[in-house]
Amino acid sequence: MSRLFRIAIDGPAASGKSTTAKLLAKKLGFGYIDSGAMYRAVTLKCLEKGVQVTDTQRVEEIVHHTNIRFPSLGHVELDGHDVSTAIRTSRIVQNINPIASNPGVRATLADQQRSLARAQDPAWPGFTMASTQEKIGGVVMDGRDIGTVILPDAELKVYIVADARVRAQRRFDELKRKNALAQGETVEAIAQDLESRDKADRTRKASPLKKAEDAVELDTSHKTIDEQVEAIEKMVYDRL
Ligand SMILES: Nc1ncnc2c1ncn2[C@@H]1O[C@H](COP(=O)(O)OP(=O)(O)O)[C@@H](O)[C@H]1O
Ligand SMILES: Nc1ccn([C@H]2C[C@H](O)[C@@H](COP(=O)(O)OP(=O)(O)O)O2)c(=O)n1
Repeated sequence: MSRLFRIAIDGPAASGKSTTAKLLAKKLGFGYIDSGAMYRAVTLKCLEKGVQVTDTQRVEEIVHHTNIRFPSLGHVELDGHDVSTAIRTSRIVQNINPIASNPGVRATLADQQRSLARAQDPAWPGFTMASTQEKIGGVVMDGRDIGTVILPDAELKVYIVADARVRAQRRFDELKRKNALAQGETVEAIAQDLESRDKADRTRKASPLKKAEDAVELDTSHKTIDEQVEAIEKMVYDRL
């Protein structure tokens, strides 16, 4: 018999969601769906097409004719092109709020996210429980509204947080490592971006960022990446 186990990971910007989700999916043989990458990809498409991100109707039309895929762990395809690196720049996040607060965009991406979570991809073999020989398959999806709106009946919900300063430094180091820092961009500027984005994400009308009532909170400020992955892995086995 095969059981479906869906893990919803939410939390503020740069708290460690996607790093944790990706490694966890790899360990469990689950699929990984990066919902933030979908909002980033739509933002990239609008910027490339010269469409104002605030032009609600035009953006809604665009999202209807957009194909976003995750061909392999950590890779994102926008209309057949690899945009895994292009969506990670500061220019994208500086323009993303109007896209993320557009209810039409959210409704279309929500449908796509739910159908991705239902897919039975052979690349997601899952694992077999040693004690019962039961086969467990599933997905890890991260974002802002996964536990509250997209998968409200997920088998496990985790809300990841970390100190603001720690998050800003980690994001700065990441952009530097990827050679994606904008000219003169500082840790302070990144801290400001994270703060204003979190505020916008928490206060928007459509699917705001909030901890689901039944989510487990995990603070990664003083944890290593391995520790935070193991902490969630243990929650999965405990639930099973
Ligand atoms: N425990 C940790 N220790 C050090 N760096 C971390 C830790 N967790 C995440 N990071 C790093 O912090 C940055 C932001 O993490 P990320 O997973 O992208 O966050 P989110 O998906 O929540 O925005 C990444 O560069 C990641 O490698
Ligand atoms: N489920 C989601 C995922 C992301 N978003 C929006 C809100 C975020 O500010 C942006 C970018 O999300 P992403 O997780 O890629 O960004 P960070 O890595 O956390 O900085 O997209 C959303 O509104 N809903």
